[in-house]
Amino acid sequence: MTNFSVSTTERIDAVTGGTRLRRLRQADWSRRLVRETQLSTADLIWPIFVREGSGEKQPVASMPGVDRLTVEGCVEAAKRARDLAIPVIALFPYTDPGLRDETGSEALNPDNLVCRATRAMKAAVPEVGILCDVALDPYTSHGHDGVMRGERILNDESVELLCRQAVVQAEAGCDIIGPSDMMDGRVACIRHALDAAGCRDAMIMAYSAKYASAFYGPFRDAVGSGGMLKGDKRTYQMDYGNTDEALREAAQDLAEGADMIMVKPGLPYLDILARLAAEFGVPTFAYQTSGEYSMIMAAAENGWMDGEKAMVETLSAYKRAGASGILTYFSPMVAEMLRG
Ligand SMILES: NCc1[nH]cc(CCC(=O)O)c1CC(=O)O
Ligand SMILES: [Mg+2]
Repeated sequence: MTNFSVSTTERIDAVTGGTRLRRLRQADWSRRLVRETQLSTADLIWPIFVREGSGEKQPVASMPGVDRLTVEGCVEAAKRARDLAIPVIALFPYTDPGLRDETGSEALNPDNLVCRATRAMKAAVPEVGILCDVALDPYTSHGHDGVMRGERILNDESVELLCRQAVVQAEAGCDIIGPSDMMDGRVACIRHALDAAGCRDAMIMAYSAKYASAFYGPFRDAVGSGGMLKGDKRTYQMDYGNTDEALREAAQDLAEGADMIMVKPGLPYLDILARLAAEFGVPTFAYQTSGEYSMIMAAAENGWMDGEKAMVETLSAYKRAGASGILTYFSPMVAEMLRG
């Protein structure tokens, strides 16, 4: 029975105890004052794609606004990162199909595209950190992250190659080694190989919870491995039904010597990110994958969504979930926006 003797205001004051949560939201200044998390330029890692040759822009069709850059273009990007105070660039190669083979041997070439771009960027702009992926997929003719025997991706044989790839990259000047292959035990072996080669300062950001995902589609287009991939990566990347397993993966990587961990993809896996960040309290990163980027860009280009607002909102969501930073193709755009 409704009690008509009590006013609406009295009733609301009775349940809220007089604390009206809207009070703090009434002005921009008060919203800013009580905001719990803050996105900053220091949170950004900017992934770029490098290709052979010179000249013409080479857009990635499935990633509006993203181009494959020449080595010279990478140096320009590094200068832009420095000027915008973006701390790190992550470098991914588009490998000439003629250089791909069964074992991804180009990954071990100290003069491959990634190594040349790393050397050029570090020479011109030493104050910007460089992160290089460790995985064979940009170099294999079958598009897998490791070597194959028949239908199987071999774990230990792949790890031996990944260690050599990591050393080659660190010797070229790469600051952060990012094993993205999901082989078991690779962090321990890579750490050992780096130390043995005298690269004790090279950091490891482990792709710890990396899920077999549809959200890598545009990236595979960008590095040229999409059409080549035989089957899928579900025997090494994680099953998206699992969360406890992500804790086990991260615990192993940390015990093996990872300096930082990562969750990938990002937005559909914020629950994993929040759990890992809370559980381990180590620098924990999220990868806003190519598919997430392209979804926002496609909707924005169609006028279905405000792209800039969606960009900031999603990046802020990562921070709220506990990310120390985010790998995002939006990095230069958001850095420019934050600069005001
Ligand atoms: N192992 C390579 C690698 N490193 C980063 C991505 C995806 C990045 C993105 O989608 O933006 C992938 C693709 C894959 O595992 O197939
Ligand atoms: Mg693992």
